[in-house]
Amino acid sequence: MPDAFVDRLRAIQQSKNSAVCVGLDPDPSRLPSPLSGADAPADAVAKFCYEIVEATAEYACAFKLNFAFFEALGPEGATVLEHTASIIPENCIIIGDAKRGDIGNSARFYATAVFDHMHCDAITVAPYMGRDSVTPFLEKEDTCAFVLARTSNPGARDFQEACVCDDEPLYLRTAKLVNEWNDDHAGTAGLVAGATSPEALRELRQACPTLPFLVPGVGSQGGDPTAVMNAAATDEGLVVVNSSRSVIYASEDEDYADAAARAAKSLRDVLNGDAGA
Ligand SMILES: O=c1ccn([C@@H]2O[C@H](COP(=O)(O)O)[C@@H](O)[C@H]2O)c(=O)[nH]1
Repeated sequence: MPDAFVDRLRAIQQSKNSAVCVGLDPDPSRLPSPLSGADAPADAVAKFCYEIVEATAEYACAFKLNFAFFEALGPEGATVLEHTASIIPENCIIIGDAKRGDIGNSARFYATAVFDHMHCDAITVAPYMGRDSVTPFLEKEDTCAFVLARTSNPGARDFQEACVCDDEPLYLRTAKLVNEWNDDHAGTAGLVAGATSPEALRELRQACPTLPFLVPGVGSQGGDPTAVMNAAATDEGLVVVNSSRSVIYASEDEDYADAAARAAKSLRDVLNGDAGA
């Protein structure tokens, strides 16, 4: 029987001493100089992702592939995405940042695509359509659905902070429901909670002590990694802290892979409280 997702994540984090997730958001217009201006952007993106994975895997417990950047490459994008997922080492979790959300019958097919064909260990899911739209992503015990609770972007305030009942914001109501679904599905759910609101992170951790959190929003979006760890990392409650642009575009020049490695290592050290040591 395969290991439960959360057990595998915990073992990887412990063995690598890292909560870092490197976000692969490959934008052809931002590729470093040795790869820019290529006639075949899909090939350049594939090489870029390969070099970044090779250079940073030592410092990361996970990679997050944002599907938008691969889909925008056109028909070759799916091949580049699958190939990139296939070169990620065994001792890293693969998160498909696909933000799926549809009626249950359609969601089943999204789940098959992401878990069985794209070889992801986890996916991001938008919960707006409710329980039946999320359930198909909770059914494999070695995978995880990270459900959007309180996102990192300014627009998070539009709906997620609105009070729905008993003065409770929607993000907290969402998290409590996801906690129940998690209990019904042998622990295959997690939450997306942005680094830009440590207050929300703290509340979410209180409401959901054991759910793993995927935390984007450090680096380019300005969230404070130390505040994230203080608010949400506990012995029981794992956090996976994503940084995309500030790692993968750490240099525009020939040294881009080394620069990415340095950025990932530096984030790992800050998260571990080892910065400057
Ligand atoms: O609340 C959310 C959910 C997802 N994201 C995604 O994470 C990365 C962040 O990129 P940075 O370059 O580190 O800012 C990106 O793929 C977003 O689509 C998020 O930022 N916030």
